[in-house]
Amino acid sequence: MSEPKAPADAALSATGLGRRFGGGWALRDCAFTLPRGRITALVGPNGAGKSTLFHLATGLLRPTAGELRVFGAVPGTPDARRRTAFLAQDKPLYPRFTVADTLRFGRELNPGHWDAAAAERVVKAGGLDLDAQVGTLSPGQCTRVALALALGKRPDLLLLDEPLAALDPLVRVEVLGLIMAEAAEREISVVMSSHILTELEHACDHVLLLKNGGVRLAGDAQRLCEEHTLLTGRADGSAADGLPPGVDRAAVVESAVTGRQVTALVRRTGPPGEGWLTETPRLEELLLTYLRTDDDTRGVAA
Ligand SMILES: Nc1ncnc2c1ncn2[C@@H]1O[C@H](COP(=O)(O)OP(=O)(O)OP(=O)(O)O)[C@@H](O)[C@H]1O
Repeated sequence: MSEPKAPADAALSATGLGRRFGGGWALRDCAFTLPRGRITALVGPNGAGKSTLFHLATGLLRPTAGELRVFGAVPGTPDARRRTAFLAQDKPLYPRFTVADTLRFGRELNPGHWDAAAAERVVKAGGLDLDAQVGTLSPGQCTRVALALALGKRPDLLLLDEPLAALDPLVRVEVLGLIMAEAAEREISVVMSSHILTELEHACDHVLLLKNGGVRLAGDAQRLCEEHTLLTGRADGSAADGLPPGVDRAAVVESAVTGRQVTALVRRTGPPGEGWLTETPRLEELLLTYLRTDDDTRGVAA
């Protein structure tokens, strides 16, 4: 086994990471570093490779190429497993167990590092009866039990694959608040996938956006926003994309013409020149634009 080369402050890091299924690559040539103690939004369209990345990070799958490290350790090794908790989309629980049985099971699986108080706090906050059978719970209540198991494990890295999907709007806000509070209090590094960008915008301070199995955007959320500008100005009728000649096309992520006005999201390379209204994009706008566009093509709507 090769020596870990992960940066010392990384919760999760990848170099040249690839995973192939049959004839196709779910992930290919991915490189990123997710810092410790941060809440990372894992974003991407359906089939982008998000669940595959979670399964690689827990050791349920092995890379076909490159490497992934959890706090410098190979996923699936005892050290990495002890430090990682995973809330999968399908939330496997025993339907015949009661909630209390499930928490006892969590304690037995994690001898010496089970936080019974944290686990009970999560189920009690949802008003769950400890004697209720898991098979009788709603999907949202099952999410809560699965989250209790994950947090009770006292993880250093919490991987959440669409954790809020089954929850009603009020419970979504409450569970998200709970995840953020636990993460902050116990300095847990969190990676959370979701298609609801507004929720991620409020909860996350780091971003990993996957598209077509590759990393499309990665970094500190605020810095990424500040590295981009939304330009609005008068369209140049002589240019196919409506942008005046002074605009560096290589820096344009996406542009659109509406009537006589052109708007563009550009990577900040210097002052934009005269005649532009400029704005720093919100994280949700930035993510949507990068989800819509590819590296080598710019979406230009007329
Ligand atoms: N076990 C598997 N066998 C074959 N192909 C798979 C397997 N798991 C994933 N894939 C393929 O890998 C690609 C990435 O899938 P993955 O589930 O990681 O995407 P995702 O980003 O989590 O999608 P979603 O947002 O829909 O949950 C898809 O093309 C999928 O069909």
